[in-house]
Parts: sequence; structure tokens; C-alpha cells
Amino acid sequence: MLKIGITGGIGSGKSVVCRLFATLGAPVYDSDTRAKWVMAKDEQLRDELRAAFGPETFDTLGQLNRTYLARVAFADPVQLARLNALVHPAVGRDFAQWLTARQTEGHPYILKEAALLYESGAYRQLDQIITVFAPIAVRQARILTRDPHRTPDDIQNIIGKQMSEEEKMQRADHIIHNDDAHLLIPQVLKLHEQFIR
Ligand SMILES: CC(C)(COP(=O)(O)OP(=O)(O)OC[C@H]1O[C@@H](n2cnc3c(N)ncnc32)[C@H](O)[C@@H]1O)[C@@H](O)C(=O)NCCC(=O)NCCS
Ligand SMILES: Nc1ncnc2c1ncn2[C@@H]1O[C@H](COP(=O)(O)OP(=O)(O)OP(=O)(O)O)[C@@H](O)[C@H]1O
Repeated sequence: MLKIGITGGIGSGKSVVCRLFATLGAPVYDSDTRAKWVMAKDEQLRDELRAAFGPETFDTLGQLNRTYLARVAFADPVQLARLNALVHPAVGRDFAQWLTARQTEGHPYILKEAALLYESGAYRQLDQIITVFAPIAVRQARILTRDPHRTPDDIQNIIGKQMSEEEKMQRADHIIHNDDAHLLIPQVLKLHEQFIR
């Protein structure tokens, strides 16, 4: 079973591309969603987050205070590194379990979607990497529509915390262009055919 990573900066279109692969039958591990899930369920991680970032990390109902954590972590590289050091290993363990469950299901390949595949080192456990690329102006416009609570400055700040698109494209085995000039479906079909061969 091939293990394919799929990465790209905020708003590049990873989730949209993954939905296309999923319609072709490929199991997709969505690191962002799973990170949210482990932060909701893993008591040891929750204790560590509370110890690192204070009682405001969770609200009175025990839900992660994402606005607070985003403000703290995206404002300071040291705090972001602390958050990553707590969350990424927990996501890595969760992925390992998910992968074990897929091994016996007969899939030719699976996908792991993550914005920080290279930054977190997760790429080392994968066979091939796809980078989804869209120009910055297109990403900004799409994110402002998808996440109305973010300002252009917020988006620029998050982009500054991620590896450059140039480096991701250089390192990737495959690039999917998700701008207004390229159709997505033919690019996904072509890769799917390669992976099942
Ligand atoms: C800081 C948090 C609470 C902000 O939550 P919020 O709901 O505002 O944003 P959301 O999770 O939807 O992330 C929005 C986008 O920001 C980018 N992003 C998220 N975490 C990070 C990070 N640690 N470093 C750089 N970019 C990041 C991604 O492109 C992501 O899609 C949250 O992103 C978080 O817990 N991040 C740490 C876990 C992580 O690294 N997740 C990303 C993939 S594993
Ligand atoms: N080809 C496209 N045409 C129009 N809209 C698109 C296209 N690709 C993505 N979008 C939209 O752009 C937004 C960002 O896409 P998506 O959520 O897939 O990005 P992402 O790379 O997963 O982002 P993040 O890292 O923030 O999770 C979404 O609202 C999505 O519907």
C-alpha cells in the first residue's frame, strides 16, 4: 500500500483535492481535523496544553479555545514551536493507528493531508509527496471567503509560519496546480492512475 502525502500552504486547496481522491476510493487522513480531534480527546495532551498555555486554553465546557490559542501561537514563534512539539507527536501516533487499520483493507494507496508535512518531519514516513500550489492572491481571496474571521494580515502571518511554496514544490514528487488556469479533475485522475498501477 503506497503512502502518499499531500501538502500545500494555507488555502492552497488540499482539502478540495483530497475530496476528489476520496471519491475515487482513496482513504484520506486529514491531519488538521485529527489534530482537532486529539486535542479534544487525549487527556494527557490536554493536560500538557493547559500547563503550557494556561487555563484559558480550554473554555468552561472543556472546548479548546481556538481563538486564544491562535492569538498566542501565531504571534510568537517560540509558543508555536511549543504547540507543535505537543500536538504533532500526538497526531503522529493517531496516524500510525489509522494506518494499521487500513493495512488489511486492500487499498492500493492512502493519502495523508497536512499543511506542515515537511515542517513536522511527517514526510519521512511517506512514499511520495504531492504539493498543491495556488498563487498567493488566489489563496488570500479563497481564505477570506472560507474564514471570514481572518484578516489579510492574519493570513499573511500564518503564511510566514509555513515553508515557502517554492521549497515545497522543489521537494515534492508531484505538483497539482490549483489556480484558475488549470482543471483539477484531470490532474487528480492522472495521479490516481499512476498510484494504482
Ligand atoms: C493554532 C490553532 C489552535 C488555530 O486554530 P484555528 O481554528 O484558528 O485555525 P485552523 O486549525 O483551522 O488552521 C488554519 C490553517 O492554519 C495553518 N496552521 C495550523 N497550525 C499551524 C502551525 N502549527 N504552523 C503553521 N501553520 C499552521 C494551516 O494551514 C491550517 O489549515 C490550530 O491551528 C492548532 O491547534 N494548530 C496546531 C496543530 C497543527 O499544527 N495543525 C496543522 C496540521 S497538523
Ligand atoms: N479550484 C478551486 N476553485 C474555487 N475554489 C476553490 C478551489 N480550490 C479550493 N477552493 C476553495 O478555497 C478554499 C481553500 O481550499 P481548501 O480548504 O481545500 O484549502 P486547504 O489547502 O485545505 O487549506 P488549509 O490549509 O487552510 O486547511 C475553500 O473554501 C475551497 O472551497
